[in-house]
Amino acid sequence: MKSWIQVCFVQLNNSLSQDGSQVFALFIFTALVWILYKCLKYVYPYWRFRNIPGPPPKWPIGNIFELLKKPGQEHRLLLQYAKRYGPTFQLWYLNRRTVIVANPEDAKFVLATRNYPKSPIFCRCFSPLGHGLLTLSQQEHSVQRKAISQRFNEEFLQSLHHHLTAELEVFITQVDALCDTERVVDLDALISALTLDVIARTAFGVSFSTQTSQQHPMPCAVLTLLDELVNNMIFYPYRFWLPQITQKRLNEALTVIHKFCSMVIDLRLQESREEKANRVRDLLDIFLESEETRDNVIAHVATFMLAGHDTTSHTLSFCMYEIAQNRDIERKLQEESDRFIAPQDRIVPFEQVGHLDYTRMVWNEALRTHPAAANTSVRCADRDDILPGSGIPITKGTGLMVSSYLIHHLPQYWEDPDSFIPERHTKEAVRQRSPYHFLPFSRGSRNCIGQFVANHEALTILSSIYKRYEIRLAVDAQEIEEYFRVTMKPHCRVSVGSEGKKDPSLDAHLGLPVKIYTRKCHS
Ligand code: HEM
Repeated sequence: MKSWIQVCFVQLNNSLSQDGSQVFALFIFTALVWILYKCLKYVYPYWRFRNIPGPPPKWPIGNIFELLKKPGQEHRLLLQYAKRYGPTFQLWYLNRRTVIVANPEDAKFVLATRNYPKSPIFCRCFSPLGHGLLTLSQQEHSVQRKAISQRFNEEFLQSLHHHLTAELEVFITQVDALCDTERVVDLDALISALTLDVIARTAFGVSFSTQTSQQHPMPCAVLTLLDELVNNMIFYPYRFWLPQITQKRLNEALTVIHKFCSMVIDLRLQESREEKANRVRDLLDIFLESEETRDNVIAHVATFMLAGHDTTSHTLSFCMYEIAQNRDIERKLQEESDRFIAPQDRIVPFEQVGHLDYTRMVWNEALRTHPAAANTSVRCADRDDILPGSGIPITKGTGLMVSSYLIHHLPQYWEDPDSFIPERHTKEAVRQRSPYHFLPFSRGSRNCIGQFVANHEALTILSSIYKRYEIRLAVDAQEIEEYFRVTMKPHCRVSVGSEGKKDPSLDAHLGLPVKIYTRKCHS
């Protein structure tokens, strides 16, 4: 900067001392043209797309301030916009245009017909995690995805069920001790530990024992990481504006996650031939056989660890939150688990999971009302196009975010969208509606690879829990809000003690405070 000013002064001196003012005027003119060009370039997209529906941007920052006003609640604001401007509309991050897509026809076009690549901004913001399936480029992705998909077969589900049964036994033993004591427990934390242990055992053959070890650092690290990745995304490309403390938090979380993923790999490399012969081939075998670098294997492990536990656990928590407010649904669930779990058993057998029709409807309704990965389908147009449902033009490089939260909550696609009604998902109803009205796992080549795992896990957990327990909220239902940070999680606005009073010693950010009771007519 200093040298630039010096150059200007030298120019000025020279021009004045030689034939003077003409050269100086030319210099000033060039500088002004350059500044004007930069300003026009910045403003042009605003002008070009001024008639496209969306909240009016405030030049030069676009819509950033509105979005930053209530961190974690952006989905609510987007829903208001979708109701006001139509399901597909545009937003501005500085002069970067992003089209929010919630018209099912547009969603199909973006995810499947055109199959647009992942947004490079999304991939770059997630790059601290390394390059796992979630962020790989299209070409690398298809090779990896094919190899991994082969592993998600019947044998994998059986292995999942085996580990799930073992971990659910630990869960039940713990909850039995808390049951009927009037103690407030954070169900979200319990379920989160359960699903983390299940994915670690099924996919990587290690036991984290998160359920039994107090204060396990992994869930906390995951939470911090997701928080900071969102900050990265909002402030991209001006992440350096973020205070040092946020970078520090991100690095600390990454260190914990990398340490655990590294430990998983080391344990596998130390395995004897005999041990290998006695276990089922899992995802880690595939990653290690793919001749990738150690860093890439860590990235794959971390991606599956995150994607495979956080989403499932929070959706399960929301599901139990809804059930706690509706005794009729709870009773129907209990009746179904009685039919498929023998009186002497605690966990639903593998062969019966496919028959849990009502439980599946309840689970699908939880995926509709609280889609955990509602805003992760972020794409980038690789050509100029017109979205067929809304008629909105997009140009090469436009960011596109398909929001399942909006699609699932707009009254034109779902009657009384805010009510929890499992019967929306009868086989007949599913046959009649477009698959693009229900997108919890996204669609197209980058849809959720783990959806069968998530569904099997959720049905087994729900059915086994409602066979045995009744769960009641420890606070008013309105005190639980959806907090959105890459994934959507439940968040309790008040802190509660065991008698439901304010208790400052308890973490104010409890996810889902509940009291658990033994089921009254437990058969
Ligand atoms: C309720 C549970 C789950 C939900 C709602 C969910 C949702 C999603 C969504 C919406 C995507 C697509 C993101 C995009 O379009 O870019 C996705 C991708 C992914 N999910 Fe899930 N997921 C769940 C459970 C799981 C589980 C259990 C696993 C692992 C076992 C998993 C692993 C992944 C992976 C690896 C990807 C990246 C796929 C790719 O790009 O090819 N997810 N998930």
